[in-house]
Order: sequence, then structure tokens, then C-alpha cells
Amino acid sequence: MSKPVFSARDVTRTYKAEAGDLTVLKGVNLDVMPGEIVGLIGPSGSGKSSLLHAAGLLEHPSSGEILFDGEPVGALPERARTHIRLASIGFVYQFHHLLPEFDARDNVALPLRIAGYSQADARVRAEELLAQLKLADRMTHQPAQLSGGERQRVAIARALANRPRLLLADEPTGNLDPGTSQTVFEALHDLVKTTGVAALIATHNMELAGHMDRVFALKDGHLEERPAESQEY
Ligand SMILES: Nc1ncnc2c1ncn2[C@@H]1O[C@H](COP(=O)(O)OP(=O)(O)OP(=O)(O)O)[C@@H](O)[C@H]1O
Repeated sequence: MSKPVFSARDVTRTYKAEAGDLTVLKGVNLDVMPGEIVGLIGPSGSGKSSLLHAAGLLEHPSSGEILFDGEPVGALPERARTHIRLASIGFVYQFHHLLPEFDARDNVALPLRIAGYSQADARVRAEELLAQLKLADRMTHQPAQLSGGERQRVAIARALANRPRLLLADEPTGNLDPGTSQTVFEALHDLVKTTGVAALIATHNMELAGHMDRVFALKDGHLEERPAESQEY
């Protein structure tokens, strides 16, 4: 049996504020398995991004533990956490954050160049991924020459370029119309299933959530599993 790529164990997150402390995560437990797409839903302000930031090792939970590949990472030196983040975690956001002066291929190749690939090898890998995302004829287009859905697929290719073990996405289709959202999600779904990356995706899009393997709602700081076809927060 494979083990979870990502686990949260009794994770809490409290923000200190002048108006009083705000606890948004209150004992969250979650495992995401290789090749699994887990949806995270909940109203605005319910703590979805807070959980993704903890999962991405961008922030420490206030208490509890994050495990990566079964190993607790909370006490690791910052350098080791950064290494895991760069080598093993891919991020996709609502806005694509592609570099405007680079074409699609070089945007995807960039993390590979940073990881030490030669330009030729990085481009080959970028072309392979872009082809998988049905963007073979858009390799040399700059972001401004791409549609919103195409840009978001380039952002997904970039997030997966390093072959991460965990993909974290915060409203990856939040900026797109329903038809384009569906296309982008299908591309992401196919890549998760072919690469075996574990995916945790925060979304307000209940239609997309219905296509994920498991869906959890954040409610009053707690995770509640929802039937995937449920249309309710
Ligand atoms: N750095 C911070 N300091 C204080 N409060 C914060 C901080 N970050 C987030 N919060 C608060 O924590 C709550 C949860 O925020 P979070 O961004 O995790 O919610 P979310 O579910 O992702 O919302 P959305 O769907 O709008 O993106 C919000 O009320 C927010 O205002």
C-alpha cells in the first residue's frame, strides 16, 4: 500500500490580530495519496488558503504537524523545508504568474533551469509537458498571445515540470469561464492520473469539485468530508 504524500495531523492555525486572535484551522486531519485529487471547499475566509500555505511549507501551523512522504517537516531547518518545496511541491494559483517576456516553453523550462537542467534538456521536458496539455502549437507564444485557459495550462505545466510529489492549487480555474474551467481541470486531472502526483485543490467551483476523488469542506475550522457530487459547502 502506498503512503500519503501529504498529511496534516491535528493542525491548527491562529492569526494574531489587534481585534483578537482568529483561529481558522481547529484540528485538521487529512491525507492525500499519490495520484489522488482532493478538493477543498468552503466559503471565503474559511481557511482554505491557510491550509494550502501550511501544506506548501510556506507557513508553520500554530500547532499540530505536517508530514511530507510520511516524515514530519515542522522541525526541519528552513533550508531543508525550502528544498522540499522547490524539489517536490508544485503550486498553481488563480492568476497564472507567468513571466510576460518568456514564451510558453521557456516559462515551463525555467524551474528546470533553476534546478540545474541544461537549456536543451529543460526545453525538451517543457515541450513534452505542453504537448500533454494540448499546447504543442503554442510553445513559442508569450503569455499575452495566449487565452486565459491556455495560460493556466502553461502554469500547470510549469508547476509539474520538476516532477513534484505534491501539487497544490488555489482556485486554479477561478478566473475562467465554466467551459474553459472544465478544459483546464480535465488537463490537470489527466496529468495527476498519469504522473501519480498527489493534488490538493481549493475551489469554489462545485461542478469541478464533483469530479475530484474526495472533497472536504472547511467548516468552523474543521474538515468535513462531502460526497463528491454534493453541491453544498
Ligand atoms: N496573515 C493573516 N493575518 C491575519 N488574518 C489572516 C491572515 N491570513 C488570513 N487571515 C484570515 O484568516 C481567514 C482565513 O483566510 P484564508 O485566506 O485561509 O481563507 P480562504 O478560505 O482561502 O478564503 P478565500 O476563498 O476568500 O480565498 C480569513 O478571515 C482571513 O482574513
